[in-house]
Amino acid sequence: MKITVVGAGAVGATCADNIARKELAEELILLDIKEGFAEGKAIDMMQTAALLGFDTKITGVTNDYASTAGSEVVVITSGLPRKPGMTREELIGINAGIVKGVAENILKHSPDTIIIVVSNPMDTMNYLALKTSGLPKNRVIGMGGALDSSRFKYYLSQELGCSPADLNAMVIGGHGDTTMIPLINHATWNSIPVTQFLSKEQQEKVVASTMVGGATLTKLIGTSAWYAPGAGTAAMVESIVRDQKKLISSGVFLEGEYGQKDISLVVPVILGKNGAEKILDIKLSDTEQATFNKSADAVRNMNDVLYEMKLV
Ligand SMILES: NC(=O)C1=CN([C@@H]2O[C@H](COP(=O)(O)OP(=O)(O)OC[C@H]3O[C@@H](n4cnc5c(N)ncnc54)[C@H](O)[C@@H]3O)[C@@H](O)[C@H]2O)C=CC1
Ligand SMILES: O=C([O-])CC(=O)C(=O)O
Repeated sequence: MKITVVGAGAVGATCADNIARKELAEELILLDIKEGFAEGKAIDMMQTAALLGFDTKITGVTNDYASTAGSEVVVITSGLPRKPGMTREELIGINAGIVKGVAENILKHSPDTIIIVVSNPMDTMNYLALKTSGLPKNRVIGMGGALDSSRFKYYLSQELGCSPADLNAMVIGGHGDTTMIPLINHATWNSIPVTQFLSKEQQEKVVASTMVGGATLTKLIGTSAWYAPGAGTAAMVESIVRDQKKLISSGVFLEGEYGQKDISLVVPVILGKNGAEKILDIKLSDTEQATFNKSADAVRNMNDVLYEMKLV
């Protein structure tokens, strides 16, 4: 198994670190545009191999796409992160050109790969990668739901005083401060609805905290988060390369599911060796569906910018 991570920054390096520790690949290429940066990070990680006991061989390269040839999975994290006070959407001007160029280069050397898009604004960047690559829709998947659902479980666990591992909870919609939809009415604590334990006020607090989870960390750290994003991406990679068939909310191209077409949004997806193998079109309440439609409108407005920029 060969995996490439593009972007050796905070998220890319953390993702690579998780992939190596879990030994999800024999060969892992870390690629960055900054001279020597990926090489340095790769050597630093390889110098943990003796301590951590993994056999994954990590190689860092500067913009050398030939060395990514034959990658079965490629994670795209290249692009600017936001600063405090910014939205993810404000990154489109710079990141769209980066993601398009990276997707084109990757495809030249790994024409049958599975791409996981992390760069923001993720829903629109995933749409762009799909349109640019021409890969079938099961092979271009956005990372957002894995992270947002884990954050949702964190905030629920804080309110319930329980282990996050005992919770089942999912976020769908867009990966934006106002577009994500934590499905509080579907969340359970060891199969018991969490709504039985939390007041309306507590539920609203958890949902609101989850939605601005990324912005909260950006304000605290000065740039956006990387531990949970890196772990969320690696969890998706693991389900694919080990064919685990895990149900992970992920960004996928919709063709009628949830009443939406020609758009990438986060919905429950089974991830296995063929990538996004099945979209679960679960029944939403009228309110949830209306919120989903509003998120779709907002993401579609961002996708229109790609057309204005003549990138699709
Ligand atoms: N979808 C999600 O849930 C999340 C998305 N993100 C997004 O991921 C992206 C990366 O975030 P960080 O790692 O924190 O940023 P970072 O600045 O630490 O790393 C980005 C890296 O991309 C590299 N890069 C830029 N242009 C490139 C190109 N053309 N080819 C190869 N490498 C290139 C830079 O040199 C840099 O090392 C941002 O857009 C951020 O908003 C971050 C966290 C979660
Ligand atoms: O907040 C950001 O800009 C980065 C991100 O997508 C997240 O951590 O959810």
